[in-house]
Amino acid sequence: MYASIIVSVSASDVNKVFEYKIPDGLTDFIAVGHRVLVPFGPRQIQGYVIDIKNEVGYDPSKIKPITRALDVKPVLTAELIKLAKDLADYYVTSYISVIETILPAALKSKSKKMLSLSEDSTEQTEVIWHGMNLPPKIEVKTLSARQLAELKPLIRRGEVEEETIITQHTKKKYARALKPTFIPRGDFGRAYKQLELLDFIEQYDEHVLQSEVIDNGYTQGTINELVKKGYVEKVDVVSGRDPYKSRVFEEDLPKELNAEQQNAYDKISHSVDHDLAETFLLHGVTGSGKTEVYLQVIQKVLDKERTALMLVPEIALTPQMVNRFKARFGDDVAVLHSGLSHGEKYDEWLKVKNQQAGVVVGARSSVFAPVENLGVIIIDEEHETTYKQQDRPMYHATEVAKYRSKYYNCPVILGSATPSLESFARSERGVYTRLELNHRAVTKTLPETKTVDMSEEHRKGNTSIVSEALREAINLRIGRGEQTVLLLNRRGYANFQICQSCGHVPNCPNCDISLTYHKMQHSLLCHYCGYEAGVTRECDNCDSDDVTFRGTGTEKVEETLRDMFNVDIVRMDNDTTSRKGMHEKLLNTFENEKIPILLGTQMIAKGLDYPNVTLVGVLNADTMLNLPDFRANEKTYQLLTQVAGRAGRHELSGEVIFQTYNPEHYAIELAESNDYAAFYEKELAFRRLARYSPYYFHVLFTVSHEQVKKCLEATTHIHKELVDSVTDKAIIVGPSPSPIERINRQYRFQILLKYKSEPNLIDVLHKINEYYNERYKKDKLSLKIDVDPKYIM
Ligand SMILES: Nc1ncnc2c1ncn2[C@@H]1O[C@H](COP(=O)(O)OP(=O)(O)OP(=O)(O)O)[C@@H](O)[C@H]1O
Ligand SMILES: [Zn+2]
Ligand SMILES: [Zn+2]
Repeated sequence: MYASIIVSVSASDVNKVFEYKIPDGLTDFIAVGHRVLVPFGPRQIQGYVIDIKNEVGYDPSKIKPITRALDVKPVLTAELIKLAKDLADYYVTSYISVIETILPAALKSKSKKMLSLSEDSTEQTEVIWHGMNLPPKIEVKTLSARQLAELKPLIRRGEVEEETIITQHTKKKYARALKPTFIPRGDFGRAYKQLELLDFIEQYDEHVLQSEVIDNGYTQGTINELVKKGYVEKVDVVSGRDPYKSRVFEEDLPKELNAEQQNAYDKISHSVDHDLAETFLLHGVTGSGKTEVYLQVIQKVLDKERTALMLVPEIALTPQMVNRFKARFGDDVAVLHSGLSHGEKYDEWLKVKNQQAGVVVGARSSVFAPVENLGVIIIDEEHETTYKQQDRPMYHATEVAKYRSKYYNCPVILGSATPSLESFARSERGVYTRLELNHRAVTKTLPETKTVDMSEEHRKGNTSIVSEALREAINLRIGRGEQTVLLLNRRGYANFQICQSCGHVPNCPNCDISLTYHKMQHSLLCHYCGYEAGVTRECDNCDSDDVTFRGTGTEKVEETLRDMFNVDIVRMDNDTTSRKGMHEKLLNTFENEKIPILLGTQMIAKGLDYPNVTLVGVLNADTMLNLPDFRANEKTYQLLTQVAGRAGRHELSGEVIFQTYNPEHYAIELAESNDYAAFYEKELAFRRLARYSPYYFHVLFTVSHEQVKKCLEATTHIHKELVDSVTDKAIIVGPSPSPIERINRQYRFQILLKYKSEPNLIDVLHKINEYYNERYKKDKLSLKIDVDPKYIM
């Protein structure tokens, strides 16, 4: 018997399937989906069995045998193997890169090369070995060059053995536990505490965690006494790592659905009942109770003994969502959290794989969760760009979800208050079934929204970042004990440093971008590569000492607000939330301590559902408008609508204020009037004119290298390939420098291909990719082929 195997080598020129013989002892054991160790050139590497067959097309004596199996049960199913193949094709990447994206990092191989004395070693060799003070087994990379040179001939003669050991990232986590020995009790004298503790521990047949004993008020000293006397033994037990374990969730019962929710639920139910792979676009205004629909559909799926996959843009940003799922379904929920360690992720993955969880909640990569028997896949906030991976494989979770839904014949639900233009267009054409929730579930009405023209405000003499209207509104909330959410989409203190005499702005030496001033560190930082420079009093360019800071970031606004209102403020941006668990901590503080103001970057715009928030202010609604990307308007509309949606979601009604320098821009005007349909029409007209998605599909090629010359050479070649192979209906834009011309010392050039229908496109893309592998990869030139890109930057 033979196995077809994909080997774990990252270079895509080995994007090939290799054949190995299954050793006789393993023929009943090795199955499709197993990880195995195989000889590959001089090395032993990890591979994945994707097929098993009785014969091979060439001389079987040339085929090497599999060294050993790495799993007891296969880690991949036939479905996931096929999925990996198709995605690798579509997104022009290697099979192995998709397989290793599907599996948790803990299952990826890490190999170590070890040396040891072989059985044939001579006495002389042993003397050399021991003379170097080497242990029986030594890792090659720990040897010095001299040692290695001395050992080389011995390795060649076979006196020293070389062996590759595959180590796994996963380490089982152990916890200290106490185990009763149940030996007859002697006299405890007056050691009542010890007696009491022994009673406590003897309630457990197996063992009890030491942490639990201590939580119950016993001390380490008392424990040690019992151990010394032999009544108790200390043991290490493998602990599950469920990070939500210690938390108590208040049980949440299904709510009675309103008419719109009921209609949506019924339509989706129909698909579930009839095993239809239908894609729904659940377009519901903010606070309309989309989540309640998800929860009840999932309940239905569970009742049919099928499983559910629930994707959210980012778990850390949506602690409330996770809590609602835990509260409704309890232990039946596995949370695949990006903040988990490799080991913790692996535990959750296993829980899903072993079918111990009916509901999987997670971010983008959870779309690959090893669930079987799927009943529904839900993608909340479907318009979010985080669903597209920006590294290879550059897949979009929605595409993967649709693919899996076809395999399992189950519906996909895409939910959003601000659907992506592409999804809405599909619902217009009937490719997706649209379901509308036009009213809020509790308040029924959306918050009252108004726009303040900041140029006007300046003319009136108010140069502060807070307009008169917003200031009054905040004061009103403070007086009433209600809360305000303020969005400023820019972190740091001042935006940049500028010389008032010559206009010089310090740039990052590695990237084509100005440095941002951070007051806490008192330094200038590059947000792209992390470059840090000290702040100088004199201009680098003209030596004038007339340098100042312009623009405002969250750090500075926090200060301004404190001076202005004299209240506590919670600030959330990348700087305050970089430590694990900080998102949730800050949000809890804001909620529980009723802090008057939450100030943050776009991370505060979505998912929050706090009854006491009645005012939302956007300090600068224009930041997204200036992005060098054709989706700038769409992103502006989405961000404003989402953040506005945080106000007045419950009994108290809400108010929203947008501050802008472009009060007449349609993205801002229509966000103000909350008119998605009108925005869609307007934006669609622009896209048609400019020939962008959803009228055209896109492929973006980005080439980067230290030298401009190399970038030009490679993009010119790609351009020629494209011209030769696509139809004349396709449009090729470029080559041109990317909007950010240099990041991290690498120049960047791009070509944008726009097309409607190109039957041979996938072949052309693979051809270009292979040419690059042969010709440019060794030059350290990087080529990214982004199919259906979400950014054109
Ligand atoms: N049928 C219902 N009866 C009573 N309350 C409901 C009902 N449906 C939802 N709610 C409540 O309405 C509030 C808003 O609902 P939810 O958070 O699900 O909205 P959403 O559409 O997901 O919002 P967003 O897109 O803004 O995050 C929640 O507090 C929820 O508990
Ligand atoms: Zn100057
Ligand atoms: Zn930089």
